[in-house]
Amino acid sequence: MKIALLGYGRMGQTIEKIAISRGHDVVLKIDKDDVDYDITQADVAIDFSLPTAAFGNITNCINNNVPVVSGTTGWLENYNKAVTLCNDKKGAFIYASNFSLGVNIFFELNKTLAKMMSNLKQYNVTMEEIHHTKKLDAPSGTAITLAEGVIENNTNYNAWELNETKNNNAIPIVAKRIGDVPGTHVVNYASEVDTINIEHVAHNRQGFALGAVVAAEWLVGKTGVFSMNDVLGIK
Ligand SMILES: NC(=O)C1=CN([C@@H]2O[C@H](COP(=O)(O)OP(=O)(O)OC[C@H]3O[C@@H](n4cnc5c(N)ncnc54)[C@H](O)[C@@H]3O)[C@@H](O)[C@H]2O)C=CC1
Ligand SMILES: O=C(O)C1=N[C@H](C(=O)O)C[C@H](O)C1
Repeated sequence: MKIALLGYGRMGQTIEKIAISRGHDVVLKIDKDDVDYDITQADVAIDFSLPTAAFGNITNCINNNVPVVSGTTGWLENYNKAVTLCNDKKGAFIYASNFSLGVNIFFELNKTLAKMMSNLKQYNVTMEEIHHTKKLDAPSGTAITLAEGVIENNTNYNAWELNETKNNNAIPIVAKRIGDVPGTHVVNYASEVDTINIEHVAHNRQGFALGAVVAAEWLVGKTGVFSMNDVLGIK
Protein backbone atom coordinates (compact mmCIF):
# COMPACT_ATOMS: atom_id res chain seq x y z
CA MET A 1 0.00 0.00 0.00
CA LYS A 2 1.09 3.58 -0.62
CA ILE A 3 0.77 5.41 2.71
CA ALA A 4 0.72 9.16 3.39
CA LEU A 5 1.80 10.18 6.88
CA LEU A 6 0.11 13.39 8.01
CA GLY A 7 2.29 14.44 10.95
CA TYR A 8 5.89 13.28 11.12
CA GLY A 9 6.54 13.63 14.83
CA ARG A 10 6.96 10.88 17.47
CA MET A 11 4.06 8.81 16.14
CA GLY A 12 4.58 9.52 12.43
CA GLN A 13 8.18 8.30 12.66
CA THR A 14 7.23 5.17 14.63
CA ILE A 15 4.45 4.38 12.13
CA GLU A 16 6.85 4.79 9.21
CA LYS A 17 9.15 2.03 10.57
CA ILE A 18 6.25 -0.36 11.19
CA ALA A 19 4.64 0.37 7.80
CA ILE A 20 7.91 -0.37 5.97
CA SER A 21 8.45 -3.56 8.00
CA ARG A 22 4.99 -4.72 6.81
CA GLY A 23 5.89 -4.12 3.14
CA HIS A 24 4.22 -0.72 2.59
CA ASP A 25 5.63 2.36 0.82
CA VAL A 26 5.53 5.69 2.62
CA VAL A 27 4.94 8.05 -0.31
CA LEU A 28 4.27 11.28 1.61
CA LYS A 29 5.55 12.57 4.96
CA ILE A 30 3.63 15.77 5.65
CA ASP A 31 4.45 18.06 8.54
CA LYS A 32 3.55 21.61 9.56
CA ASP A 33 5.30 23.48 6.72
CA ASP A 34 3.99 21.25 3.89
CA VAL A 35 0.98 22.99 2.42
CA ASP A 36 1.07 22.06 -1.27
CA TYR A 37 0.97 18.30 -1.83
CA ASP A 38 -1.09 15.82 -3.80
CA ILE A 39 -2.75 13.44 -1.33
CA THR A 40 -4.25 11.36 -4.17
CA GLN A 41 -0.93 9.61 -4.77
CA ALA A 42 -1.58 7.63 -1.54
CA ASP A 43 -3.89 4.61 -1.14
CA VAL A 44 -4.49 5.61 2.49
CA ALA A 45 -3.48 8.41 4.87
CA ILE A 46 -2.57 8.14 8.55
CA ASP A 47 -2.96 11.36 10.55
CA PHE A 48 -1.10 11.80 13.84
CA SER A 49 -0.70 15.57 13.87
CA LEU A 50 -1.97 18.29 16.21
CA PRO A 51 -5.42 19.00 17.68
CA THR A 52 -5.53 22.18 15.53
CA ALA A 53 -4.47 20.37 12.31
CA ALA A 54 -6.32 17.04 12.36
CA PHE A 55 -9.74 18.17 11.10
CA GLY A 56 -8.22 19.97 8.07
CA ASN A 57 -6.06 16.94 7.25
CA ILE A 58 -9.03 14.55 7.54
CA THR A 59 -11.36 16.68 5.40
CA ASN A 60 -8.66 17.06 2.73
CA CYS A 61 -8.38 13.26 2.51
CA ILE A 62 -12.14 12.70 2.40
CA ASN A 63 -12.64 15.44 -0.22
CA ASN A 64 -9.99 13.72 -2.37
CA ASN A 65 -11.43 10.23 -1.87
CA VAL A 66 -8.41 8.97 0.12
CA PRO A 67 -9.28 6.68 3.08
CA VAL A 68 -8.02 8.22 6.32
CA VAL A 69 -7.06 6.86 9.74
CA SER A 70 -6.69 9.46 12.50
CA GLY A 71 -5.23 9.00 15.96
CA THR A 72 -4.86 12.68 16.75
CA THR A 73 -6.64 13.61 19.98
CA GLY A 74 -8.11 16.91 21.15
CA TRP A 75 -10.09 17.84 17.99
CA LEU A 76 -13.35 15.97 18.69
CA GLU A 77 -15.58 19.06 18.73
CA ASN A 78 -15.41 18.61 14.93
CA TYR A 79 -15.82 14.80 14.87
CA ASN A 80 -19.52 14.88 13.84
CA LYS A 81 -18.70 17.20 10.93
CA ALA A 82 -16.05 14.72 9.72
CA VAL A 83 -18.61 11.89 9.97
CA THR A 84 -21.18 13.85 7.95
CA LEU A 85 -18.63 14.74 5.27
CA CYS A 86 -17.43 11.14 5.05
CA ASN A 87 -20.99 9.84 4.65
CA ASP A 88 -21.88 12.53 2.07
CA LYS A 89 -18.75 11.80 -0.01
CA LYS A 90 -18.95 8.01 0.48
CA GLY A 91 -15.45 8.09 1.90
CA ALA A 92 -13.66 5.89 4.46
CA PHE A 93 -12.60 7.13 7.90
CA ILE A 94 -11.51 5.70 11.25
CA TYR A 95 -10.76 7.71 14.39
CA ALA A 96 -9.55 6.01 17.57
CA SER A 97 -8.34 7.70 20.74
CA ASN A 98 -6.00 4.74 21.13
CA PHE A 99 -5.00 2.22 18.44
CA SER A 100 -3.21 -0.29 20.67
CA LEU A 101 -4.70 -3.78 20.95
CA GLY A 102 -4.11 -3.76 24.72
CA VAL A 103 -6.02 -0.51 25.27
CA ASN A 104 -8.91 -1.70 23.12
CA ILE A 105 -9.17 -4.80 25.34
CA PHE A 106 -8.88 -2.48 28.37
CA PHE A 107 -11.81 -0.41 27.00
CA GLU A 108 -13.99 -3.56 27.03
CA LEU A 109 -12.82 -4.53 30.52
CA ASN A 110 -13.69 -1.00 31.69
CA LYS A 111 -17.24 -1.27 30.31
CA THR A 112 -17.79 -4.68 31.94
CA LEU A 113 -16.50 -3.42 35.30
CA ALA A 114 -18.66 -0.26 35.02
CA LYS A 115 -21.77 -2.46 34.55
CA MET A 116 -20.82 -4.63 37.55
CA MET A 117 -20.32 -1.54 39.76
CA SER A 118 -23.58 0.17 38.73
CA ASN A 119 -25.57 -1.10 41.74
CA LEU A 120 -22.71 -0.66 44.23
CA LYS A 121 -23.17 2.96 45.23
CA GLN A 122 -20.57 2.74 48.03
CA TYR A 123 -17.81 2.86 45.36
CA ASN A 124 -16.71 6.13 43.74
CA VAL A 125 -14.91 6.00 40.41
CA THR A 126 -11.89 8.19 39.58
CA MET A 127 -9.46 8.06 36.67
CA GLU A 128 -5.82 9.01 36.26
CA GLU A 129 -3.84 9.41 33.06
CA ILE A 130 -0.08 9.99 32.91
CA HIS A 131 1.73 11.14 29.76
CA HIS A 132 4.97 12.82 28.65
CA THR A 133 5.41 16.56 29.15
CA LYS A 134 5.11 17.33 25.39
CA LYS A 135 1.47 16.24 25.26
CA LEU A 136 -0.76 19.20 24.28
CA ASP A 137 -4.23 18.00 25.31
CA ALA A 138 -5.71 16.99 28.68
CA PRO A 139 -7.36 14.79 29.59
CA SER A 140 -6.06 12.27 27.07
CA GLY A 141 -8.37 10.98 24.35
CA THR A 142 -8.06 7.52 25.91
CA ALA A 143 -9.22 8.82 29.33
CA ILE A 144 -12.22 10.46 27.64
CA THR A 145 -13.12 7.15 25.93
CA LEU A 146 -12.79 5.35 29.30
CA ALA A 147 -15.05 7.93 30.97
CA GLU A 148 -17.61 7.56 28.16
CA GLY A 149 -17.46 3.77 28.67
CA VAL A 150 -18.38 4.23 32.35
CA ILE A 151 -21.12 6.77 31.62
CA GLU A 152 -22.76 4.43 29.07
CA ASN A 153 -22.69 1.45 31.46
CA ASN A 154 -23.12 2.88 34.97
CA THR A 155 -26.19 4.95 35.86
CA ASN A 156 -24.34 6.73 38.71
CA TYR A 157 -22.36 8.94 36.27
CA ASN A 158 -23.35 11.29 33.47
CA ALA A 159 -20.25 13.45 32.87
CA TRP A 160 -16.50 13.74 33.44
CA GLU A 161 -14.44 16.63 34.79
CA LEU A 162 -10.74 17.39 34.61
CA ASN A 163 -8.91 17.44 37.97
CA GLU A 164 -11.66 18.45 40.39
CA THR A 165 -15.31 17.57 40.47
CA LYS A 166 -18.03 19.93 41.51
CA ASN A 167 -20.73 17.49 40.44
CA ASN A 168 -21.31 14.17 42.29
CA ASN A 169 -22.38 12.52 39.03
CA ALA A 170 -19.15 13.48 37.25
CA ILE A 171 -16.09 11.23 36.97
CA PRO A 172 -12.95 13.08 38.12
CA ILE A 173 -10.02 12.61 35.70
CA VAL A 174 -6.58 13.57 37.00
CA ALA A 175 -4.04 14.29 34.22
CA LYS A 176 -0.32 14.15 35.07
CA ARG A 177 2.57 15.10 32.77
CA ILE A 178 5.85 13.37 33.68
CA GLY A 179 9.08 12.85 31.66
CA ASP A 180 8.62 10.73 28.53
CA VAL A 181 5.81 8.47 29.80
CA PRO A 182 4.17 6.96 26.63
CA GLY A 183 0.73 6.57 28.25
CA THR A 184 -0.67 5.14 31.51
CA HIS A 185 -4.37 4.96 32.37
CA VAL A 186 -5.92 3.89 35.68
CA VAL A 187 -9.60 3.40 36.51
CA ASN A 188 -10.14 3.31 40.25
CA TYR A 189 -13.24 2.33 42.29
CA ALA A 190 -12.81 3.19 45.98
CA SER A 191 -15.09 2.50 48.92
CA GLU A 192 -14.44 2.97 52.64
CA VAL A 193 -13.30 -0.65 52.94
CA ASP A 194 -11.38 -1.37 49.74
CA THR A 195 -10.25 -0.29 46.27
CA ILE A 196 -10.42 -1.91 42.86
CA ASN A 197 -8.01 -0.63 40.18
CA ILE A 198 -7.61 -1.56 36.54
CA GLU A 199 -4.55 -0.15 34.78
CA HIS A 200 -3.04 -0.10 31.29
CA VAL A 201 0.62 0.88 30.92
CA ALA A 202 2.12 1.44 27.45
CA HIS A 203 5.85 0.62 27.53
CA ASN A 204 6.54 2.47 24.26
CA ARG A 205 4.68 3.77 21.15
CA GLN A 206 4.93 0.54 19.10
CA GLY A 207 1.47 -0.73 20.05
CA PHE A 208 -0.25 2.52 19.00
CA ALA A 209 1.67 2.58 15.70
CA LEU A 210 1.04 -1.08 14.82
CA GLY A 211 -2.69 -0.65 15.49
CA ALA A 212 -2.83 2.39 13.20
CA VAL A 213 -1.13 0.51 10.35
CA VAL A 214 -3.41 -2.52 10.82
CA ALA A 215 -6.42 -0.15 10.75
CA ALA A 216 -5.15 1.43 7.50
CA GLU A 217 -4.71 -2.02 5.91
CA TRP A 218 -8.27 -2.93 6.99
CA LEU A 219 -9.84 0.36 5.79
CA VAL A 220 -8.66 0.35 2.17
CA GLY A 221 -11.50 -0.73 -0.14
CA LYS A 222 -14.25 0.02 2.42
CA THR A 223 -16.81 2.84 2.56
CA GLY A 224 -18.06 4.34 5.81
CA VAL A 225 -17.08 5.58 9.26
CA PHE A 226 -15.54 2.89 11.43
CA SER A 227 -13.99 2.32 14.87
CA MET A 228 -11.23 0.09 16.22
CA ASN A 229 -13.94 -2.34 17.35
CA ASP A 230 -14.80 -2.87 13.67
CA VAL A 231 -11.13 -3.48 12.82
CA LEU A 232 -10.62 -5.90 15.73
CA GLY A 233 -14.01 -7.63 15.37
CA ILE A 234 -15.09 -6.61 18.92
CA LYS A 235 -18.91 -6.55 19.21
N1 LIG B 1 -4.70 7.31 18.97
C1 LIG B 1 -3.54 6.84 19.42
O1 LIG B 1 -3.32 5.62 19.53
C2 LIG B 1 -2.46 7.81 19.77
C3 LIG B 1 -2.69 9.15 19.61
N2 LIG B 1 -1.69 10.05 19.80
C4 LIG B 1 -2.01 11.43 19.44
O2 LIG B 1 -1.42 11.69 18.17
C5 LIG B 1 -1.06 13.06 18.07
C6 LIG B 1 0.39 13.17 17.68
O3 LIG B 1 1.21 12.66 18.71
P1 LIG B 1 2.82 12.72 18.60
O4 LIG B 1 3.28 12.12 17.35
O5 LIG B 1 3.31 12.24 19.91
O6 LIG B 1 3.01 14.32 18.51
P2 LIG B 1 4.23 15.12 17.87
O7 LIG B 1 4.13 16.52 18.37
O8 LIG B 1 5.50 14.36 18.07
O9 LIG B 1 3.90 15.07 16.30
C7 LIG B 1 2.90 15.86 15.69
C8 LIG B 1 3.51 16.39 14.40
O10 LIG B 1 2.49 17.03 13.64
C9 LIG B 1 3.10 18.12 12.98
N3 LIG B 1 2.11 19.03 12.40
C10 LIG B 1 1.75 20.28 12.80
N4 LIG B 1 0.84 20.79 11.95
C11 LIG B 1 0.62 19.84 11.00
C12 LIG B 1 -0.22 19.77 9.86
N5 LIG B 1 -1.05 20.77 9.51
N6 LIG B 1 -0.21 18.63 9.12
C13 LIG B 1 0.60 17.59 9.46
N7 LIG B 1 1.43 17.62 10.52
C14 LIG B 1 1.43 18.71 11.28
C15 LIG B 1 4.00 18.73 14.05
O11 LIG B 1 4.97 19.61 13.48
C16 LIG B 1 4.60 17.46 14.65
O12 LIG B 1 5.79 17.08 13.99
C17 LIG B 1 -1.45 13.68 19.42
O13 LIG B 1 -2.72 14.25 19.31
C18 LIG B 1 -1.49 12.48 20.36
O14 LIG B 1 -2.36 12.69 21.44
C19 LIG B 1 -0.45 9.69 20.19
C20 LIG B 1 -0.16 8.36 20.42
C21 LIG B 1 -1.15 7.32 20.24
O1 LIG C 1 -0.21 12.02 23.26
C1 LIG C 1 0.10 10.82 23.45
O2 LIG C 1 1.29 10.47 23.55
C2 LIG C 1 -0.97 9.82 23.50
N1 LIG C 1 -2.17 10.20 23.19
C3 LIG C 1 -3.33 9.39 23.12
C4 LIG C 1 -4.38 9.90 24.06
O3 LIG C 1 -4.55 11.13 24.17
O4 LIG C 1 -5.10 9.09 24.65
C5 LIG C 1 -3.04 7.91 23.23
C6 LIG C 1 -1.87 7.53 24.08
O5 LIG C 1 -2.25 7.50 25.41
C7 LIG C 1 -0.65 8.41 23.83
